Amino acid sequence: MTDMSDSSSSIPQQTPRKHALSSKVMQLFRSGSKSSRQVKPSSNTQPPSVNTNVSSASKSAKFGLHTPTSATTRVANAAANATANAVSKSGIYMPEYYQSTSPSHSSSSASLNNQIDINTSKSSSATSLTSSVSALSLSPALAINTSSKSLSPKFSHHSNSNAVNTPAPTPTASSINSNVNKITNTSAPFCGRFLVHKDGTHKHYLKNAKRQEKLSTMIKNMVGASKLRGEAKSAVPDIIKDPSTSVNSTKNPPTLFAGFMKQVVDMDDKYPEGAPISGAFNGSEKNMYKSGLNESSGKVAPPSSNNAPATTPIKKDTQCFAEKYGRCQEVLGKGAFGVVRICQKKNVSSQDGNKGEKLYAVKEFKRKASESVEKYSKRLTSEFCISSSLHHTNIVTTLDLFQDAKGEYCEVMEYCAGGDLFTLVIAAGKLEYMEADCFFKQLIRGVVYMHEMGVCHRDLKPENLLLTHDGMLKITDFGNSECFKMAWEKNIHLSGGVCGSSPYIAPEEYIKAEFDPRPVDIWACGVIYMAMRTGRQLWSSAEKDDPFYLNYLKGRKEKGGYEPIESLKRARCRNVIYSMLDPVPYRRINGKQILNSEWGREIKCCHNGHALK
Ligand SMILES: Nc1ncnc2c1ncn2[C@@H]1O[C@H](COP(=O)(O)OP(=O)(O)OP(=O)(O)O)[C@@H](O)[C@H]1O
Repeated sequence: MTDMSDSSSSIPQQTPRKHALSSKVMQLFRSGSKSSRQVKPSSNTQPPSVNTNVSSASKSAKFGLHTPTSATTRVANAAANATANAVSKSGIYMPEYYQSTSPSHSSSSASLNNQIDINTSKSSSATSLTSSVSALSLSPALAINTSSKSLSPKFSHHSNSNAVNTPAPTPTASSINSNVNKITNTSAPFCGRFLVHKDGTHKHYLKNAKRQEKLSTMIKNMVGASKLRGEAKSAVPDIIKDPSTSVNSTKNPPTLFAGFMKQVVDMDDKYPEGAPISGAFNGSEKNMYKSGLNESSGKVAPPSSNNAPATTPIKKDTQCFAEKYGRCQEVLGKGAFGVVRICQKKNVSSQDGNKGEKLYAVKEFKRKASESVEKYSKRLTSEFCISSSLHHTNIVTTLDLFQDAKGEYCEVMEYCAGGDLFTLVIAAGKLEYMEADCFFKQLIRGVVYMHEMGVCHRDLKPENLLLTHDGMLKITDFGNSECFKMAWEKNIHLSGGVCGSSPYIAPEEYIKAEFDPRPVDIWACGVIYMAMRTGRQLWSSAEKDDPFYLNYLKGRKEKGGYEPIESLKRARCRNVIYSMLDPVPYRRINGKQILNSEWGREIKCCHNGHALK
């Protein structure tokens, strides 16, 4: 467990960020190999007795999950019989986690923002890296400025006007600190991006949609610096190979950060100029369906999916694009198939009659040299046709499809100023439960809507979850999505083939020729929740040759459970997670059951998710 007093004292000042970062990074590399060798693997510290706050009924419910038939039913029943016992007399919800004042709780709470659990040690390299990455998050001083910036008219139009937000007083420095201190039970203010009010409601203050760019640039600079220095080239691999972070480690599954770092390093070697980056560990490969699979399963493709992309009404006129969406500017992030840029349109009339700027995100769809026209067409169709037909507050709004001057297809989307969840988790180390729960509930609402519309995503991962500055989560990247049921159909069409990013792929994809795609999305959501809470992947892939997955299967049948999931302190939450990660797909809990579960119902979510049309 990282000593949080170290982390807190190492929170860097925001300016001048570049120099602060480079010096930290250089510091890291000066001590790189040496300190990484000194690092002790993290002791598998168990959280404070998880059962101390759990009633015997909850305990038995937990262990009941390991029996084959009871998991989903039990959670569903629990949902139906849910009582209001989580609400105190005063009407303020007080989850058991916050009621505890054990020292371990506070130290884990103290990791709210500024820790990155790369080595789980106090080594200087770990601390330096922590500081470097924390610089991408929010220092308390910056957070206060950010709060006011986030609320400025410049960004206000990004909030969804249909969303019902909990009214919150304008935060001040002292209110932020005191509220954060209330949560973290520590004298050091850590978190400016998540504020809990006395009535139990909360508000997010996110910024920095370019976090992905900054993180990858930081890592590239580290690698570049090491190459220049000619001595530290091995330092990054050493960090990655560190016993506590390595994919080969039997102690802990890989961190999200280690996976991201490996991707950046690999990609930077392969494509020195502007490599496409996907943050998923082992997940850069997107396995598209073989065309035969869909035909053989009799799957009904979404309307126009057989048409070449060129049949979609495309505006080729770049001036028309600029008139509509403004000029394309900086790169927001990179995906496997191209970059995403921000576009700024000036003089847009807002609802209050004032004129301001409007920002859009424009995503390139490059066709890979190895990609057939058919595959490209399928990807483009899925991404544009499916996403533009979904209208929900928790799904990114797709506005348009254009061809740029080079003939490349580009999708115009709403801009999400909070960046993606993946880089938020990396920058934060891990998320505390209130923040993670809020994102989780929004994710499930988006998934429930999607499934009701007959669409499954099939590539859910933190990289594909975007955030607005006020913490609204939006599912994006429908390149692998499928329409499993048309409105007029009674039965669903099964899916086939393995696709997505390996840590999030459900086990049935590897072993079954055909499967219901909905439980596949639910599985991914379970892994995403664990990634948010622990900053780690649960396993590299849910296959029997993965030691972590094997441990999980074993843990499910045993009293002790699986350690990362057991580290969640609330039995209600653990039960749902075990039910989402049921290896048997038909037993897996569904999205509605999650929302109706005791845990799902008690999650305080700051946005009311709903369909938009
Ligand atoms: N609408 C948006 N608003 C703000 N940032 C965005 C938006 N869309 C994408 N981004 C940024 O660009 C990055 C790349 O997005 P993209 O969807 O292309 O790739 P990905 O999902 O990370 O990877 P892949 O396509 O390989 O799965 C995201 O991680 C995010 O940081």
